[in-house]
Amino acid sequence: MENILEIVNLNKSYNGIPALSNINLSVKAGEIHGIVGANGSGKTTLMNILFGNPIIHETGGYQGQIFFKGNRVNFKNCAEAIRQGIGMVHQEFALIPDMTVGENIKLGRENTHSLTDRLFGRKYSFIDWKQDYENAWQTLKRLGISVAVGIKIMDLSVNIRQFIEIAREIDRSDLKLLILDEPTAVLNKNDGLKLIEILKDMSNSEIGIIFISHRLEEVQYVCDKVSVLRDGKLVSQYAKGNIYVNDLAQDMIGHTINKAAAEKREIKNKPLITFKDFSVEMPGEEVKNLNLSVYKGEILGLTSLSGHGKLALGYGMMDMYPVDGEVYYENKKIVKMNARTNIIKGMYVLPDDRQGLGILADQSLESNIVFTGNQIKNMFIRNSAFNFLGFIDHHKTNLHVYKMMLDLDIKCTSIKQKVKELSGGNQQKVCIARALTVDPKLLFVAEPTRGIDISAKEKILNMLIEINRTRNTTIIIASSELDELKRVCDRIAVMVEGKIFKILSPDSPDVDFGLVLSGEEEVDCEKL
Ligand SMILES: Nc1ncnc2c1ncn2[C@@H]1O[C@H](COP(=O)(O)OP(=O)(O)OP(=O)(O)O)[C@@H](O)[C@H]1O
Repeated sequence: MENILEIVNLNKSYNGIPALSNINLSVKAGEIHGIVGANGSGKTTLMNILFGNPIIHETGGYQGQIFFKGNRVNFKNCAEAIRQGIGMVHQEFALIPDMTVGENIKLGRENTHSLTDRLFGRKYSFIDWKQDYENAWQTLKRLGISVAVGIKIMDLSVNIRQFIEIAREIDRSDLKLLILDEPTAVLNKNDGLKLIEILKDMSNSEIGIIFISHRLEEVQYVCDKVSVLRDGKLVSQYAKGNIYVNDLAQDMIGHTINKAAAEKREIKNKPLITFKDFSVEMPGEEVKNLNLSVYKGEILGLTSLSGHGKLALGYGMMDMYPVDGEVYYENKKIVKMNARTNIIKGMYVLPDDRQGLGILADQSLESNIVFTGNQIKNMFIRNSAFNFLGFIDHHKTNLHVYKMMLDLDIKCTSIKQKVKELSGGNQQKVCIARALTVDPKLLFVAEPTRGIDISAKEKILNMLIEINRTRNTTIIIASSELDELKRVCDRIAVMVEGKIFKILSPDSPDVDFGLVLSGEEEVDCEKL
């Protein structure tokens, strides 16, 4: 097989700080090439260069050579890269929320009516929506996804949106190189496996695939070759048969990792929050008549297959979608869900869509971390006779932000750096730091380790255990990462079709979780 892509001596810096140093690698047609590295190691920068993302040229371009299909290229924008046959599925969604599934999949490649083609030319012709929707439906069928092509993207959950993004790229007939930046991060294990099988099928054709993932087991399973980046340098490469998770982890981080685990304990059945017949109308992820008590001081895991409601509970608590039913918090009924008043009462929800809901991209890391603490609790306002003027206590702010930076291993040039300049994983950590800053009584955190490298993952899990043990913070972790939930939770509630189906002990065998997740009744689980 010939090289479809060749990268020679590639260097890129932002404001004089190297993000990539002397990278040499190639991808063959039909190959799945994994790229792994810790948060901030340069993976997205490399992909942005290959895909002609304008941010690269706006920040001074790059040095080195890139050959695509044998020709030297230097894409100045994504349209050039797309025209040459490169497709990209981003870490952040690049779908248009207000457009339908079918419109998004066919965007820029619409079918047109032959009659109006002849009359007005293709450019001014009428779009053949029926054909577009039929094509889109066929592509989704190839992915094994059943979603109506006429539904708007904004009404879909993030995991389904991920498949739509992939469908949009797969729908192209001219695709030669497909770049996937953490395509499985928003998917649960089953959906992740489904996607990986699709990738395997695709790589049997003439398409080269670059696969970026923090899930090293997937990389080991699916990749023909893996390149490991550390601090912008290519530190090792492995070929199929010699790809092992431990080697990858060691090369990425430079040291071994201790897995977080909480000791098991008895929790008193004193509810902090109780949901009674609670429903959240979030399309594709509905909660329906859920009954659940979360006990004071516990860490409760909430898991389900995608689309069964685990993520929607948090959105309901934030009043992002219509809710119904009753909620009691500290023995008082909550008359109306409202994000601000809930924070004042001590509840904090960190949703899974952190890019969309959590980040103030143009603000500094410092402002982001203390934002909610200041807005709601005046936490970093100088304590003086003039505190109504809202003067920031910079000393207190700095101490806190530096502590968060160290605790969560946030990679940045300074606490004044704009959050949009941080890598995706480091942006996630900033959102987590903001939630921890508020010091809530009840923390609902959805997918806390999504998009985060293996070393930082353990730090975040350890931190959740620590705040639970030292501050008695009650925590609900909604996650598809069963292994992590089993390590840190006191109980794990499994949702099926929007309801709590069973609550299992974290020590229950995986096979029991498998049965319960798929809605099987036979498990002899503990009634906790
Ligand atoms: N627009 C930008 N301006 C300044 N620095 C940037 C910019 N984009 C990225 N960087 C820096 O370049 C380095 C590499 O970032 P990059 O996003 O490529 O990492 P990554 O490996 O994709 O991380 P992650 O796993 O978190 O997505 C980081 O230190 C980041 O802060």
